[in-house]
Amino acid sequence: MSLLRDNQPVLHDFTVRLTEHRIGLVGNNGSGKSSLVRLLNGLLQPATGSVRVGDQDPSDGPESMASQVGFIFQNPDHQLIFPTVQEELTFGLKNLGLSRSEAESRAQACLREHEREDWADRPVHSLSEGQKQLVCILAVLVMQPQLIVLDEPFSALDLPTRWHLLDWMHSLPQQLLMISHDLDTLTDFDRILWLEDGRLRGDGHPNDILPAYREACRGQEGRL
Ligand SMILES: Nc1ncnc2c1ncn2[C@@H]1O[C@H](COP(=O)(O)OP(=O)(O)OP(=O)(O)O)[C@@H](O)[C@H]1O
Repeated sequence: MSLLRDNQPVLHDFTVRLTEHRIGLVGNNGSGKSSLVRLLNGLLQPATGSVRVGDQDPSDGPESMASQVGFIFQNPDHQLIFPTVQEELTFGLKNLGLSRSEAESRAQACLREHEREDWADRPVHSLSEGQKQLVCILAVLVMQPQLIVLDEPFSALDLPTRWHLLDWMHSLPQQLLMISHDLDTLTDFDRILWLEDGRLRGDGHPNDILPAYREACRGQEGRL
């Protein structure tokens, strides 16, 4: 699979099969991490080769992938668009074809399961950054996707919230694919992919890949 953006090569031809439960994605700015994960929900399409999530082709369009892949981004304000928490949680479900009452009862069950039932009618703007990020995560979980993609999700959060969310993410049954520049959050993962200039420079266990990446970064210190 390879990818062009604005006719420029962004991912050079490589093949990966992602089966592990928790996979980390590291690499310098511009190495292609966000582009790679955007292939998974059909927001971008490969120039050559193909992408599959389960047996589904993301190029069928983001709508059909919404129940398969959930995305959580760095800044919750870019993701949260509705006035209340419940509306955030029901939007995707209604797009999947659930009736309003079915969507609301599933959203309320999700809030109850995560001990946040009192949040249903809370205005999203009244929540803290960490609480908003929790809403983003719940809005993804309520869709029950098989894969959750996190693109630098914790960088704005304080350490207790970050650790709490990280513990929680690890307890989820879903497959996780997480981009992070904070290598410490990836040490317990099952596999790390290291992208460099759109190529797969490393792929393996965190004990092997993270020190190698850290070492390579040291060699680049001061170079902009
Ligand atoms: N919207 C876009 N249009 C055209 N090219 C883009 C676009 N977004 C990113 N690129 C290019 O794609 C390449 C990879 O960018 P990408 O955002 O995937 O990197 P990244 O590893 O996620 O970086 P970062 O760590 O800074 O988020 C870069 O050369 C970048 O200039």
